[in-house]
This record gives sequence, structure tokens and C-alpha cells, in this order.
Amino acid sequence: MVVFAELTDMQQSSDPNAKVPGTNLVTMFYGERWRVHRKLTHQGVGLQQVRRYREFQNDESKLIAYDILRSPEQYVAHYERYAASVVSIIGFNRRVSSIEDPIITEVIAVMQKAAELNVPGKEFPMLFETFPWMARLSPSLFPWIFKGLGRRRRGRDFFYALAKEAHEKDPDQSCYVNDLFKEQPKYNLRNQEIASLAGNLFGAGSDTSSSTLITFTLACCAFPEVLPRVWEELDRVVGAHRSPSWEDEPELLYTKAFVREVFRWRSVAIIGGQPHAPISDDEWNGYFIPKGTWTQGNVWSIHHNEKDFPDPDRFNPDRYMKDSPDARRFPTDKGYMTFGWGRRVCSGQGLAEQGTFITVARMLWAFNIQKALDEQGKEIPVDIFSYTDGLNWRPQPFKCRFTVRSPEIRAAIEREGRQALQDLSEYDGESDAMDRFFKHNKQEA
Ligand code: HEM
Repeated sequence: MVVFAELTDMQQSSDPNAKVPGTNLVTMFYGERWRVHRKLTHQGVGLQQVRRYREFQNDESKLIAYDILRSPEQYVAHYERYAASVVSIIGFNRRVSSIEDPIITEVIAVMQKAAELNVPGKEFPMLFETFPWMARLSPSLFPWIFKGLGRRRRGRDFFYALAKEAHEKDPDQSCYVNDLFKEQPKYNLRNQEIASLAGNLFGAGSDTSSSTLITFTLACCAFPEVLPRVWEELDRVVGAHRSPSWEDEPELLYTKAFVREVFRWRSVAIIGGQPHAPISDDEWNGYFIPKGTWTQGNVWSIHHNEKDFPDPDRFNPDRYMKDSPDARRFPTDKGYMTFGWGRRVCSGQGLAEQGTFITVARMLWAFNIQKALDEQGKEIPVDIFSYTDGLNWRPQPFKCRFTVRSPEIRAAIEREGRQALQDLSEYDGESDAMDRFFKHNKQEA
């Protein structure tokens, strides 16, 4: 498999001198270059940084509730817009204001397809994992792989064009791509590295965050019995005249447990993301693991271990309530492994956790989320096992009902939504680079 990784890395690079092992943090081998990318990513979305993003993240989250009031049937698109907009502001200082934006309709769709194909042993090119001898055959035997890599190169061009546009518009503006351009000479960053670092915000951070919110919605439909308790807490701590804020967090114990259970119940990176590999020979529990062997953490299995999580398919926030009989000791304080582990642990964990908390708390406060009704007024069942089939997964499309919990709450959602739109207007703006790219691609297609 290592052979295949090297092959793809060489093919990915348009610079003939660029025979470094990979240009993207997510798939890069561990080493000096990986450390540089990891450091730069932390400068953008590390734990210290993400608190600075709370204000606009909260505003974008207020717009989910506001948008769902007007078009509840498009709830998935509203989640996707929110997640894409947050990382777009961080990266490029430009928000994604519409669910029609090509960042959502095209880029995120490509990411989902990539996650679907990127399952070890499932389909070409990951069949190399199942049949390693294939990796030794001439690349000319697999012409279609180059088509895929060409597409990936176009993705890089796209993110580089967006980064350059943001930088040229205002090089002093505080945003991630401006920091990358500032660091370019120090780390000798090639343009395609800037593109991949900036593109990772969408690639690693957008589909994962929105899929988690879809899972949350499915859990509400499938397990309505958990809702009254969380409403009692939210009504007591927050009330009806404003939505939850981060300041409420210490008092929202059951809501926080609810969020943790969302992360555990159907973790989006179900096999822990990309495979890891030991950098030297290793031994574990009597097993010899040669250097470079792919190892994959089975998050599904960890989160479905009856010992730690009895009746694991039941959505039960009580697992995370300290004094509950359903609580069990888990090796980590958080009680889940949703973001991976070790030195490759998710770089955007802090951003994802704070955004998921504020959005789940707000959605629970705002709505009763239930199964949809058919024409006879009967509830349409949901299937908690009907998920997409990929490295990152999400529920297959399902219909549901959002009912605002009171007229006071409706008024607060509308007031806060209008205010959020005003506050976010500083990030509004068109992108010529995006228009050009999608027009060009349509012509080519
Ligand atoms: C609910 C949302 C998210 C989940 C469940 C998630 C999960 C994961 C997982 C399981 C990994 C692999 C960890 C490992 O190999 O051990 C990962 C890696 C990564 N994630 Fe996330 N992630 C989320 C959101 C984000 C966000 C918002 C960003 C950035 C904006 C991000 C950036 C990254 C990056 C850059 C890596 C690669 C790190 C490396 O290989 O060094 N993720 N994520």
C-alpha cells in the first residue's frame, strides 16, 4: 500500500521537483513536512484559535434555526451551508450565504464521493489494499486513475485561486490563507501546499460537521423519549426569550451529555479516518506489526462495545451523566474516540466540538424534531441503520418534522436570525475565482 501512496503522490504533483511524500496533511506520511503542515493547521484551527471564531460560528448557527423556520424540508442543505460557511470565513474571510453556492452543491458533493471511494479494500483504487500486487503493475494499466487525479489537481487549482483571491483582496485581513501566505517564505511552502491546507478546511471540516448534525436529527426522530428531559434543562437555564449561548454551557449538563452521545452513537469517521501505520516495527498483545503496516481503528466497534456502552444502538445521553446507573468508565475523559487518537488526532476537534454543542443546544431549544407524517397523518418510520457507505458516513436521506416549541421561541429565532445576518454582513462578498472555475468546468464537462 505504501507503494500506491508513493505512486499517487508523484502523480499528484505538477512540479517535477516535488517528490516529497504527499502534499496533503491528511494523507501525508509522518515526517518533517507533516510537522510543518500540522503546525500551520493548528495556527488556523487549533484549540487556542477556535475560541476566536465563536462569535461568527454562533451567528451562522443561529441562521440554521432561522432557515429551518422558512424551509424545514431543506434542513440538510442548511446544515451544510452552516458548516461550509464557518470554515470559509476562517479560511478566506468570505461567508457562504446561500445553499445554492457551488461550494455546497459541487465541492461538498465531491468530498462525499471521495469518502465513499476511500474505503480500504472496497473499490478501485483502494483495491490495492486487498490486492497489494496490483500496486506493482504499470500505472498505464489504470488510465482512469489519472482522470481522478486530474480532478484532484483541478480541486487544488480551485482552492489556490480562492486563497490567492482572498489574499490579493486584503493581505492584512486576519484569515487563515493570509497567515499561510505570510508563512510561505519561512517554510518554503509551494502553492499547491497552500491550496491543500486551505482546501482541508472544507475537505476535512465541512462534510464531517454537517453529517454529525444530520445524525443528531435522526436521533431526535428515533428516540423522542430523551427530548422532554433536555427541554426541561434548556427551559430552566435558558428560557424562551433567547437561544442558548456558550456562557450557559456549565449549567447544561444533560445537553452536553446529549452532544457527547451524538458523537458516540454514529461517529462520522466510522473507521477513524485514514489508516495509520507504525514508523518502526512494533509488537502489541503478542502480534508483530511490521513498520508501514496499515492499521485502522474501528471506531464503530469501540463505540459499540457492550462493556462500555450497554445496548449501544440506543441513543442514551445518560451514559454521560456522572451519577447515572448507565454511566461507565471509559479510557478517555470525553468518553468517545470520534476524532481519532495519537499524533494524527483530528486537527479541527475544538472547532467541531464547540460548533456541534452550540448548534445541537439551539436546535433542541428551538424545535421538537419528530418523524414526518404521511398523507394519512401516520408517522413515517426512520431507520437508524440506513447510512451511506463510506469512510465518512451520514444517514441516508430521511424526512422529518420541525415544530417550533412556542411563539416566544419563534420570535427569538427570528430576531436573532435577522441580527446574525446583519452581524455577518462584513463577510459577504462574491468570488470571481469561484465563478470562473465553475464556468470553466461546465464548459469542459
Ligand atoms: C464532527 C466533525 C469532525 C469529525 C468527527 C472529525 C474526525 C476526524 C478523524 C477521525 C480524523 C482522523 C484522526 C486519526 O487519524 O487518528 C480527522 C483528521 C483530521 N481532521 Fe477532523 N473531524 C471533524 C471536523 C474537522 C474540522 C472542523 C476540521 C478543520 C476545520 C478538521 C480537520 C482535520 C484534519 C486536518 C485532519 C488530519 C490530521 C492529520 O492527519 O494530522 N476536522 N478528523
